[in-house]
Amino acid sequence: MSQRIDAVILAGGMARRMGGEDKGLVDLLGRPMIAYVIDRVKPQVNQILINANRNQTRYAEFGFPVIADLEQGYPGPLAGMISALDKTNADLLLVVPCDCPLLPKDLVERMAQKLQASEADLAVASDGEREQPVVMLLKPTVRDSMQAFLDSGRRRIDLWYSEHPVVVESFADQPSAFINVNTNEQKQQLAAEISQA
Ligand SMILES: Nc1nc2c(ncn2[C@@H]2O[C@H](COP(=O)(O)OP(=O)(O)OP(=O)(O)O)[C@@H](O)[C@H]2O)c(=O)[nH]1
Ligand SMILES: [Mg+2]
Repeated sequence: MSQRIDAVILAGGMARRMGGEDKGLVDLLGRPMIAYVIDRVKPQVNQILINANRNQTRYAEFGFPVIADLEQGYPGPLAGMISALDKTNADLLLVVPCDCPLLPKDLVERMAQKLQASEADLAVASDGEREQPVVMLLKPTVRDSMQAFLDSGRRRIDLWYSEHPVVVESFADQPSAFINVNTNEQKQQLAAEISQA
C-alpha cells in the first residue's frame, strides 16, 4: 500500500429506530455489530478510528482510538467524518457505518482505484442501484467544505457531496455487502441469513 489509508467507523448516531440502543454495541449472534465491521475493514487499512458519542470506554476495548463529534447534540454523520479528518494524517479516509456487517473485502482496493483514476474529491460506493452515502473514500481536502455545509444547518451526506466531483464504484457483484441494520427486525433477518450461510 503506497498511500496511507485510515478508516473511520461511524457509531455516533442515536439509533432511534432501535429504541436508542448504541447500535455498534448491539449483539448480533454473540458479537457486537461493530466487531463485524472491524473484521471486514481492518485488513484493508492502516489504522481504524471509531467515532462514538456514547459508551466510549466500551468502544475503546476494541483497541482503536475513539473520537467523539466535536459538537454535541448529534449533528449527523458528517460531524463524525470531520472529527476523523482532524485526527488522521492519512492520504485517504475510508468512511463506513457500524451497522453494515457484510462490507466488501475489496472495498478499499476498488474505491481507491476508482478515485485515483479520476480527478474527483471522493468515491462513494453503490450496490448497483443506489448510492450508499455512508460508504465513501475521501480526500482530506474536503474537510472545510463539510464543516461549512454543517454550519449552514444541513446534514445530508449526498447533498453535501453533490457539490463535489464524485466517482461511484458499484458493488453489484456483492448483493449482501451493504445490508444495513436499522431495526431489530432487520437484525433478526440478517442473523438468520448469516446462520444459513
Ligand atoms: N458521528 C455521528 N454519526 C452519526 C450521527 N447520526 C448518525 N450517525 C451515523 O451514521 C450512520 C448511518 O445512520 P443511521 O443508520 O440512520 O443511524 P442512526 O442515526 O444512529 O439511526 P436512526 O436514529 O434510527 O436513524 C450510522 O453509522 C450512525 O452511527 C451523528 O449525529 N453523529
Ligand atoms: Mg443505517
